[in-house]
Amino acid sequence: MLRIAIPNKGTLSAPASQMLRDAGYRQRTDPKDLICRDEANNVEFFYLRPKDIATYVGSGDLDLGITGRDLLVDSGVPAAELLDLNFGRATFRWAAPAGTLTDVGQIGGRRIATAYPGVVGRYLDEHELKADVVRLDGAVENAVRLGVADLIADVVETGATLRQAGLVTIGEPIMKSSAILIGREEQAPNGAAQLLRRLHGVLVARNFVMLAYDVRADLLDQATSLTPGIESPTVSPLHREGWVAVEAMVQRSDVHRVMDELYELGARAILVTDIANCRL
Ligand SMILES: Nc1ncnc2c1ncn2[C@@H]1O[C@H](COP(=O)(O)OP(=O)(O)OP(=O)(O)O)[C@@H](O)[C@H]1O
Ligand SMILES: O=P(O)(O)OC[C@H]1O[C@H](OP(=O)(O)OP(=O)(O)O)[C@H](O)[C@@H]1O
Ligand SMILES: [Mg+2]
Repeated sequence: MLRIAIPNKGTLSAPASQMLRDAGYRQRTDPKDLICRDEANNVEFFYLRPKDIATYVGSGDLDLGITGRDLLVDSGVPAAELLDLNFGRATFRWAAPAGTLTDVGQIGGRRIATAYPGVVGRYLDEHELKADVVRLDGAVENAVRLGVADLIADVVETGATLRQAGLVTIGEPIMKSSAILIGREEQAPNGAAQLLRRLHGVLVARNFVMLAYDVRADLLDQATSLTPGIESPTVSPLHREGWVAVEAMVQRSDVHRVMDELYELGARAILVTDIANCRL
C-alpha cells in the first residue's frame, strides 16, 4: 500500500485534500483524523504537520508527501520534488522596519527572527554572511517591535501582515514556494506513477478549458493558429456546406482573449466547457 503524508492543518491542508479528492482519492471527513485508508486505490494517507513531512519521506517511513518547497528546503532533507501542485504559492523574504535596512548586504551581523532557520542558514552560508538567527515558531513579524531581532525572514503571500507590522521587504525573494509532491530520490515506490498521472490530470483540468466553435473552412488555418490545442485541434465536418467545427484545449487564463479573436475572425457558436479531469 502506498503511504502518503499530507498536511493535517495550516494553509496547505484543505487544498491538498481537495486536490487528492479531485484525483479520485478518499480523504478524511473529520479534520481531527490523522489517518485515512483508501482501500480501493491501495493508498494510505497520514495527516502530519507540514514541517515534519519531509522528515518522514526522507527517512523512507512514508513513500510520498505534500509539503511546501520552503519547508522541504528548511528541513535539509534530500527528498526530491516530483511535481509542483500549483497552490500555496508564496515567497520567502527578508523584511525590516521601513527606513532601517535597505540592502541584503546589510544583514550580516544582525539578529534575524525566523521560523525557517534552515532556509535562512543556507542563504547565509551561500552568501558567506554571519548573523544571529533567532528561531521562533510564528508571528515572527512582532519580533522586531518586541526587540528580539533587527529583521525577519518569513513567508509573504499578500504582504498584509508585513504592512500591519510596519515592515518592508528587502531585496529579492530568498525563494519562491508552492505546494509540491515529494518523494525519495532513489526509487519510485509502487503506485507512485499512477498518483503522479492523476495529479497531473487535475492540474491540466484546472489550467485548461475545452473550446468548441464553428468556422468557415477557408478560415480554418487562421482559427487553429489561435487554438492549436496541446497535440492538435479536432476538426469535424458540419452539415452546413463550407463550415467546420473545431475543438481544442485552451489555457483558462487565455480563453476570453481567444474567444474575442475567434469571433472577430468570423467563428460562431463559440462554447467553453470545463474539463473535469484528463489523462494526456
Ligand atoms: N499566507 C500564508 N501563510 C503561511 N504559509 C503560507 C501562506 N501561503 C502559502 N504558505 C505556505 O504554506 C506552508 C506553511 O504552512 P504551515 O501549515 O506550516 O503554516 P501556516 O499555514 O502558517 O499554519 P500555522 O502557522 O497556523 O501552523 C509553507 O510552504 C508556506 O510557503
Ligand atoms: O503576506 P500575508 O498574506 O500577510 O501572509 C503571510 C503571513 O501569514 C502567515 O502567518 P500565520 O497567519 O500563519 O501566522 P504564524 O506567523 O503564526 O504562522 C505567515 O507566517 C506570514 O506571517
Ligand atoms: Mg503560519
